[in-house]
Amino acid sequence: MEQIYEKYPSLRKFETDGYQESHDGREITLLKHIYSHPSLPQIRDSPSALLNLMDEFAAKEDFLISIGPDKADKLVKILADERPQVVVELGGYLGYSAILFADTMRQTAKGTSTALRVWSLEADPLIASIAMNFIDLVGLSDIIKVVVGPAADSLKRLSAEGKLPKVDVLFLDHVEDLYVSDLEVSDQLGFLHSGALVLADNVVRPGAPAYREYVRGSPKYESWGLKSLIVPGDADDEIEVTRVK
Ligand SMILES: C[S@@+](CC[C@H](N)C(=O)[O-])C[C@H]1O[C@@H](n2cnc3c(N)ncnc32)[C@H](O)[C@@H]1O
Repeated sequence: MEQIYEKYPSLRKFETDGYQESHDGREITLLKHIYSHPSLPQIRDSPSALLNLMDEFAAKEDFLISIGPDKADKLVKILADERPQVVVELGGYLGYSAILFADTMRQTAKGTSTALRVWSLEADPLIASIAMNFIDLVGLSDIIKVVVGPAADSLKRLSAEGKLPKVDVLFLDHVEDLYVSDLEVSDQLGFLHSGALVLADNVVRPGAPAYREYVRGSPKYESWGLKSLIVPGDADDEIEVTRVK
């Protein structure tokens, strides 16, 4: 454990009584940290510089529930292969994954006239506001739209407004117990076409056994696990990768 603490000093705080992993004010601390950082001029319009700084904050200052660098590398590879035009994520938090997705989509679509969109659905309005700030800072507001509210409600509203005709990648990263019901909502709204990909984080840790059983048991999907690490901490986890047949 001491080795892990040396690599990730922030994890020592987990030993504090009543320690919370998020939504306790650290997000505002991070916002101030970024805006007072000497490398702020280099962060402007640089998604990777901001994500690196968030990784550093999570390792040294306070754990962040963002996907982190190991999962980021794996998801970049998937997105670079898939070349999605429209991504929807349930659980946006501070915009880390949305920024990663939009940056990858923009780089892989270079030279084409494709309209790219990342819908980042986040329940907490304060957290969503910080995400909007970061997204603007790195110059991705034209691609990423943050939508505030419970994901199921937002999906229904966006769909009724005609904004979700077709979704290429759906990323589930909000509440494991809602993965099945929110995938069902997505299925009923009809925006997941044949060939679309559904990616679900944290299916091993903290775990989403009912979701795995659901997607692996349904004739509508083909589904498998992708090994990945929770960073900071390097704990084993998996992302469930599910192809809509
Ligand atoms: C693990 S974090 C998402 C991390 C983010 N995908 C990233 O990697 O940068 C989960 C987020 O889901 C949000 N959340 C919880 N319930 C939700 C719901 N029903 N709809 C939308 N967001 C929700 C939480 O407020 C939290 O910010």
